[in-house]
Amino acid sequence: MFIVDWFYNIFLWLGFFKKEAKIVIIGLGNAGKTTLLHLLVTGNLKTHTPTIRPNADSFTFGNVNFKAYDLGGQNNLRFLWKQYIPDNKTIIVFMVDSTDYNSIIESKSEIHDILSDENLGESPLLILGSKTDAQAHYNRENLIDLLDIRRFGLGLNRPNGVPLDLLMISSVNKNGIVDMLNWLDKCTDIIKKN
Ligand SMILES: Nc1nc2c(ncn2[C@@H]2O[C@H](COP(=O)(O)OP(=O)(O)OP(=O)(O)O)[C@@H](O)[C@H]2O)c(=O)[nH]1
Ligand SMILES: [Mg+2]
Repeated sequence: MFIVDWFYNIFLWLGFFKKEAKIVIIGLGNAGKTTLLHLLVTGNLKTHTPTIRPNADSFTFGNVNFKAYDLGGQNNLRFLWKQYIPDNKTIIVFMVDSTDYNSIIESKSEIHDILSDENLGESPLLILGSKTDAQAHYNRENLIDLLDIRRFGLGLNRPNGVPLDLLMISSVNKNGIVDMLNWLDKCTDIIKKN
């Protein structure tokens, strides 16, 4: 097995083939999910109408091909979230509008539901605090406290093997986007090993 892994990694490094990863972007309405996916796919910003039907798209970062699903965040569409997360090889990206207190508090309950769910709780979860370009936004530490997730322990290498983290991003000025992609890349390696 070691020798197989060794050859696999050498071929990856040489760029002969790419890693595959699936991510599902969820979160309340207006969090910035579609704006982010469109930016990752095209490199451009665009205004979007609220998502009703899920968007599927792909983008590449380094040697990872990401297949991404962007789901609507309005209340009556949230039942779809679970259907798009079939197994613990899917990375859940949960976006939270870091400028909107009420939406942060509502997100807290959705995030705790995911973490305590028998199946979803086994999937890697990256929470993104969005819109950091806006002058009035909660910073990472505030958001961790408001969402009450500090007690779960954050990081890629948690004792239970399931990555959980919170990163801050802005699609408008692109702050945090590369850190987010690096996190997803490392997470893909962890999923592969598990
Ligand atoms: N300031 C700022 N606004 C943003 C950013 N990203 C998105 N927005 C704005 O947030 C609003 C909602 O963006 P969407 O991407 O449509 O949000 P969504 O999460 O897909 O919403 P639903 O499809 O309804 O679930 C739009 O007015 C965007 O222009 C950002 O990084 N900074
Ligand atoms: Mg949308």
